[in-house]
Amino acid sequence: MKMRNPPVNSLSLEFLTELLISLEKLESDKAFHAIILTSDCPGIFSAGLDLMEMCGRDPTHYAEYWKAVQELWLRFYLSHLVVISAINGVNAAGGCLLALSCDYRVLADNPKYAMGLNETLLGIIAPFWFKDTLVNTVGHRTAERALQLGLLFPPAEALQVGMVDKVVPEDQVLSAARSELAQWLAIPGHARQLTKSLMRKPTADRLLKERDADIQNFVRFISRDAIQKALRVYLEKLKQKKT
Ligand SMILES: CC/C=C\C/C=C\C/C=C\CC/C=C/CC(=O)SCCNC(=O)CCNC(=O)[C@H](O)C(C)(C)COP(=O)(O)OP(=O)(O)OC[C@H]1O[C@@H](n2cnc3c(N)ncnc32)[C@H](O)[C@@H]1OP(=O)(O)O
Repeated sequence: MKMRNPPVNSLSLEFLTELLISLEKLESDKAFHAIILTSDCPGIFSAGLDLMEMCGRDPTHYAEYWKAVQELWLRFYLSHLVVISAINGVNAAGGCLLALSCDYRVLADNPKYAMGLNETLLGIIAPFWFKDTLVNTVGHRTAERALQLGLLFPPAEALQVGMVDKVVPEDQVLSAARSELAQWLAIPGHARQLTKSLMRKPTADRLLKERDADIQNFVRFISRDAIQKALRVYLEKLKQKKT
């Protein structure tokens, strides 16, 4: 699955919906057993959630958007397919969440390709299920520091803290993901799937039990004047970077 939403693969409502539909199609076709998730945007895996979906819109839109974000995470996190990410670019916040929801992560060895949950740098907060997904991957202490400081880890550090499983030269990221896949596909499918569910269901259930409350929290939080202002300032900084 090659993500293509130029220029930065931001996860707009439309793009989230496309990803969901693609995932559902693959999951319902018995011929498919695995996905390699990668990017078609040079140097960028994903810039995360689309800030334009969270800025200057109305509460109904925020609620619709957040429901789609939740849905994408739940579907990827619990997918019965083997999902491996071949991370071939910088990978921020919501994009990093997507990679953390995969079964295995290969990152291209380029110092520009940092990844992490950098929400605090924008003046926002990583929701509890983003946090849980990170804790499940790197452990509590590393996650606590990474989340508070909004750290984006370059490849060597991402590997060292366990945010990714392998770092390889850029031109080998897809072939390394394919080689890894062979090991996962050699395991009897039902045993692997049940084990995945055993490991992940408690985390997913936390959100499933509080889905509506989580949407309401998001809408309340994102609608605050101070948060809207912080997002506008951040977007402005991104634009000014060019001049
Ligand atoms: C008490 C609390 C209770 C409850 C709390 C409940 C909920 C919590 C609340 C909120 C949680 C919300 C969670 C959000 C998670 C996210 O994913 S936020 C997004 C974080 N992403 C980033 O910080 C990345 C930002 N982008 C960049 O750093 C760079 O763009 C990047 C390094 C990816 C690429 O750099 P470069 O190649 O130089 O490209 P440009 O920077 O020039 O960008 C090109 C154009 O794209 C626009 N853009 C970039 N990122 C985004 C984005 N995420 N969304 C929308 N648009 C983006 C950028 O502005 C440029 O636009 P232009 O061409 O100037 O029009």
